[in-house]
Amino acid sequence: MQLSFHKMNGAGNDFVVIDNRELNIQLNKEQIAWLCDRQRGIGADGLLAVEPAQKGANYRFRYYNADGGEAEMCGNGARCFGKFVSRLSEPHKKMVTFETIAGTLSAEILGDQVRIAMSTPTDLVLGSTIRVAGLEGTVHSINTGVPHVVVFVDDLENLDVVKYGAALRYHDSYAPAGTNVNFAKVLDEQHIAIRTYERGVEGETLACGTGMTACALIHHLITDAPGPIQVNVAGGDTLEIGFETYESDTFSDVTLTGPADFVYQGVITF
Ligand SMILES: N[C@H](CCC[C@H](N)C(=O)O)C(=O)O
Repeated sequence: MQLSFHKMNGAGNDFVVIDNRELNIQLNKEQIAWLCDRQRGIGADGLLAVEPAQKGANYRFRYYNADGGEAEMCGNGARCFGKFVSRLSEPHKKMVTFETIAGTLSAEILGDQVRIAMSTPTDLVLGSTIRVAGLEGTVHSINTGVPHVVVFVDDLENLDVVKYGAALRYHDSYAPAGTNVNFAKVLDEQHIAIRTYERGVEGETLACGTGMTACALIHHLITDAPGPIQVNVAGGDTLEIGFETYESDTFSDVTLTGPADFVYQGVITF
């Protein structure tokens, strides 16, 4: 098979992008995992596939983690997907819509930044006590398109994200689907820093869009900080989470704004 692809980067979360609008590309889990393998393949945190829409949006966005498994959505991937498909038409679209397992989303192209209108968060649980890897602590969880656990810590820089992230990711409380795990530090009222252990990558990534969204929304619920919230991610970028709230813990108009960059285009034969 000869496969044309683009490599894109969303704040350090990197992706292989394939245009499968003709539905002529059939990849199995092992092949996707190989394409994402950083030693043996192209190397990426995940693979984005453009497919024809089924429910009236412009496109369908299918997301696969580095282990080859399909996930409901990817926030950084959605920004890259939006920028990629905006260029499939002339003139380039400024706004595109795409269907995901987590719902139909829209991407607004703002120069080198892209703003995603995220799905409405669900499954919020604040303030659970959990014991992992010999430690007991308070965790929060929410689904921002995919499941996330959020733990607020003081020493983010020296934290063993893989040890504690994997322990929570595989904890019985989140079985069988598992969860992504985010460690967040409050910098000031509208500014946090996070590090993320990602399900399906099974390691720390340089950024996680749905994860930073989860951390920002839970930060608001705990501190009543107004939006937008600025989020520093491990890769060095700062992204913005916007939202409206009404009643106690109900959100609307959740947005994720940040960079989405083309890195290179290639052809791989296998
Ligand atoms: N690893 C996640 C999907 C990708 C999320 C992340 N890359 C993002 O930017 O939202 C999961 O299996 O739920």
